[in-house]
Amino acid sequence: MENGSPVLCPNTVTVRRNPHRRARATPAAKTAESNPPSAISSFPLQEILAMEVPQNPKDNSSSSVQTPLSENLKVYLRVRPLQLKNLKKSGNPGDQNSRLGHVWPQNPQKKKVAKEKIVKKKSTEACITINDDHSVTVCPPMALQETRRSKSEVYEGFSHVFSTESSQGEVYERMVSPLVEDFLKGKSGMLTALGPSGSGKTHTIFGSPRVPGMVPLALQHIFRTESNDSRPSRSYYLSIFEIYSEKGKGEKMYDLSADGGELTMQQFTIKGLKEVLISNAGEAESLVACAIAKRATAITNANSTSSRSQCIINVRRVANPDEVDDASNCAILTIADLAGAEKEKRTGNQGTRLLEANFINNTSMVFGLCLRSLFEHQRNPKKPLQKHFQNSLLTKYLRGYLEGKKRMTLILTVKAGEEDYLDTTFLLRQASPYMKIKFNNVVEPSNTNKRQLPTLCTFEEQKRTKYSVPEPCVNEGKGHHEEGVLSHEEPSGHTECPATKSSRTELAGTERNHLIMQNFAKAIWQVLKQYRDKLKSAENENQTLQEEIRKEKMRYFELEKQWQSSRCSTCSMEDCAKADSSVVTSFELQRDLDEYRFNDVHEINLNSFIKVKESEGYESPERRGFSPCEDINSCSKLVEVKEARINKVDETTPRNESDTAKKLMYVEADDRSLTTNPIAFGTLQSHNLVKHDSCSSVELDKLSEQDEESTSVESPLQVASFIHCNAHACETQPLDSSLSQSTSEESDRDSGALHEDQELMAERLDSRHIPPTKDVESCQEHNIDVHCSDPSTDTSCKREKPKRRLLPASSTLLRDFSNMHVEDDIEASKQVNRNGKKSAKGEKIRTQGNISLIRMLKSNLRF
Ligand SMILES: Nc1ncnc2c1ncn2[C@@H]1O[C@H](COP(=O)(O)OP(=O)(O)OP(=O)(O)O)[C@@H](O)[C@H]1O
Repeated sequence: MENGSPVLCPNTVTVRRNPHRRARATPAAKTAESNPPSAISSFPLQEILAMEVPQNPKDNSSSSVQTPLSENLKVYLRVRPLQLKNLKKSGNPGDQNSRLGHVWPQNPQKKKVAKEKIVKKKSTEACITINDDHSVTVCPPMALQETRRSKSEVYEGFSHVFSTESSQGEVYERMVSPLVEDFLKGKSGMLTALGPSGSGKTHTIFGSPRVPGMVPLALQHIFRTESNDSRPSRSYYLSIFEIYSEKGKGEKMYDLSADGGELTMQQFTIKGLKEVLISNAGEAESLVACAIAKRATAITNANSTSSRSQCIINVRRVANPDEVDDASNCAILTIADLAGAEKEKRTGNQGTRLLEANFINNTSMVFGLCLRSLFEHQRNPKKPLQKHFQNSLLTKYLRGYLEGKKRMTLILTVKAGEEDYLDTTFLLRQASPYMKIKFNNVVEPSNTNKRQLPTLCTFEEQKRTKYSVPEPCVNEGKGHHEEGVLSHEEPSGHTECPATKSSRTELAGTERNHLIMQNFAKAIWQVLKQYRDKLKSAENENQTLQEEIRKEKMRYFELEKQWQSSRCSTCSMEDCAKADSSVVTSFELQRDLDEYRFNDVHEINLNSFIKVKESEGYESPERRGFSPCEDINSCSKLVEVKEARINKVDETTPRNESDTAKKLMYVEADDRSLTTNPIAFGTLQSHNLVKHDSCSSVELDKLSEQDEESTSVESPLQVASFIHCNAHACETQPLDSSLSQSTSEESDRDSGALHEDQELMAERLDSRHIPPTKDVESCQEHNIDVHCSDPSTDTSCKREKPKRRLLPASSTLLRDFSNMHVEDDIEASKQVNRNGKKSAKGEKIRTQGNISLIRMLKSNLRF
C-alpha cells in the first residue's frame, strides 16, 4: 500500500503475543513418565457397558450419516486504508465508499448531518504493519512509547491478513466464497465482522453498489450457482433484523424488512421476524438495501454514520420436498455486522483513555467475551463455559455459534492510523485466542438420500428452532416476491413416518454399539500399556538382581579362594611341608573342586587335571601343544593301556591278583564319567590322581613289559602309596558338607577296596611262601600312622588296618629303614609342646618324612 505500509518505529522491541505460551506439563504427567506404574488399574468394563449414548433421535440421525468435523475458528484481519480521500483521488474504484458515498439507501435524515460533521484531521502515520499473510506488527506512536513505554507487538495466526489494498472481490473470494460453497452443499455457517467504530465493518459486509460487500456478493454467488443448475429445486428465504442498544434503555430488536416492527425474544427464540422468499440476487439486494436504510446510525467520534446496532442477515435454503436428491437442505447462512466499539473522550487528569466499562456494555464486547470464554473452556474443560451470551440479545441468538456447536468465520477490521493504536491493539489482544477455538461438534448433513431427507430436514429445523432461527410462514398465494410472516410459535411439530422412527432406533443402537466398542478398545489399550510398563520395570528389576547375584558369587569365590590358600598354607606348615607333590595336588584339586561348585566352570577341573599331570611328570597341554581335550584323550588312553595291563596281569596271575587289578581299574574306569558328573569327577579325579601318582614312577610302556613278579612286587607299594595319598586327600575336606560327604564316601570306598587289595596281595604272597617279616609290618604300621597323624581327618583313617606281609626284598629294605629310627624332629618338638613333655623313650614318632624315605626306598626297589 502506498500509505498502507507504515514505517516501523525505531528502537522498538517486538513482543510476540501469538501464539500463547504453551502450558507446562502437569506434575501428574511428569510423575507418570518418571515413575513406573505402581499398579494396573482394573478394567472399566462395567463403566463401558453402562455407557449411555444420547438417544435423541435428532443427534442419532445426524451423526450416523454425518461426519463430525473439527476445525479451528477462522479469523481474518482487514486493515482499513489511512486516508480515504486519497484513495478516491487515486481512482481506486473499490474504495470510494465512505458512508456518504454509498449508493445503497442511507438514512435520509442523518445524511445531511453526517456531511457537515466530518471534520477530522487524520495523521498520516500508520501503527500497523503487515508482516505476511498471517501476521501483523502493531507499533505504538512515539508519544505512547515515551509515556507508557509501550512496545511493538506482533500478532499472528490469522487465516489471512487483508491489506489496505485488498479489494472487496479479493476478500470475498478468500473468505466468504468457501462459506457460500458450503452453504450450497448444505452446511450452515456464519460470518461476523468485529472491530472498532469506523474500521470498515459495514463497508466489508454491505459495501456499496460500486463496491458491493460480502452480502451482495454472496447473494450473487448463490443465485448464479442456482441458475446454472438445470433443476433448481431449492428455495431461499431472507430475513434481516437489528439489535439496537440505547443507553439506559436496554436492547431492542427491529425487523428491518418492509413493514417490519419490533421483535421480541423468548427463550432464545425471536418472535415475529419475517422471512422473505427470494428468487434472484437483485431481489435480495433490494431487500438488503431497504433494510440498511432502516438501520439505526449515529455520529460517533470515528464515524459520521456509525452503525449503532448489530445487523444480522439470514439466508435460509430449503430443499423442495419433491427434489431432495442432494445434501443442500435446510442450511442457513448468517452474516452479522456488529456495532463498533468506540472510545470516548473524558476530561480530567486522566485525559483520553479507553473506557473499558463502555466496551463491556457494548454488544460487541459481550460477543468477544463469549468467544474468550469458549476458548478457555475448550482449553480447560473444568473451567465452565461462562454464560455471557445471556447478557445480550445478540449473543443469545448466536448461542449455538458461541458454544462451538456451529461453524463460524470472523473478520476483524482495524484502522491503521496512529490515533487508532489503542483501539487496534485492544481488539487484537482480545481476539488473539479466538483462532485457537475449535468447532469439534460441528455436525453437517452429508450423503443424504430421499429416505433420509425428512429426518435431516427435521433435524435441521429443530436445530434452527433451538438457536432461534425463525420459522418462516410463507404465504404461497402472494408469490415469491411477497414477504411471508414469520411464525411466532415454535415449529408445530413434524410428524415422522414409522419408517423414519425405526430407522432412528436402529441408528441409535448402532451408534451405541459403536461407541461401546470404541471405549472398549481404548480401555484395553490403556490396560495393555500399563502391563507393558509393568513388565519393563520387572525386567529391569530382574536384571539388577542378577547383577547383584553375580557380584555376590564373585565375592564368595574370592573369599573361598582366600580361605583355601590360608588353609593350604597352614597345612603346609604343619603337615604338608614335607608331603610329596600328590598331597599338594590334592589340595589344589580340592580347591578347584570348590571353585567348580561355586562357579560352574568345568574348565577348572580340566586345569586341575592338567596340573596333576604335570606334577606326575607329564607335559602340560600347552607345552605339548595339545588341547585339553587331547589331554583327556591321552588320559583315556592311559586308562585303556592300564586296562590292557591289568588284563595281562589277569592272564598271568592267579585269581586274587586279577581281582586286585580289577579293583584298581574301578578307579580308573570312573574317569569316563568326567563329563557326566562334575562333582563326582572331581572326587574320582582325586583318586585317580593318587593312583596315577602311585604309578608315576613306572612308565606305562615299562609296565607292559614288566614280568609278572615285578608287578606283584610293586603292587603293595602302590597300594601303600595310594593309601597314604588318599589319607591326605581326606585331610582337605571341602566346606560343603555334601561334597565332603561325597569325597568321604569315595575315600571310604577306595580305602576299603585297597584294603581288599592288600589282603589279596598278602594272600598272593602267602601263596608264594614268602613269610612276612616284622619289619614289613612295622613299615605298614608307619604308613597307617601317617594316615592317622591328624585326628581331624576322615574317620575312615581310623579303621583297623589289615596286617599284611611284604615281599622279601622290600621287607629287607623296610627293615633297614625301620632300624634307622628316623624321627621327625619338628614333629617331636611339636609333640613336646603339645603334651608338655617329651614322648617316652623308644616311642618313635613317624611322620610324612618317613614316607618320603619310603618312597625313596620304593624307587630304589624298582631300579
Ligand atoms: N477497506 C476500505 N476501503 C475504503 N474505504 C473504507 C474501507 N473500510 C472502511 N472504509 C470507509 O470508512 C468509513 C467507515 O467505514 P464503516 O462505516 O464501514 O465502518 P464501521 O466499522 O462499520 O463503523 P461503525 O462500527 O461505526 O459502523 C466508510 O466511509 C467506509 O466507506
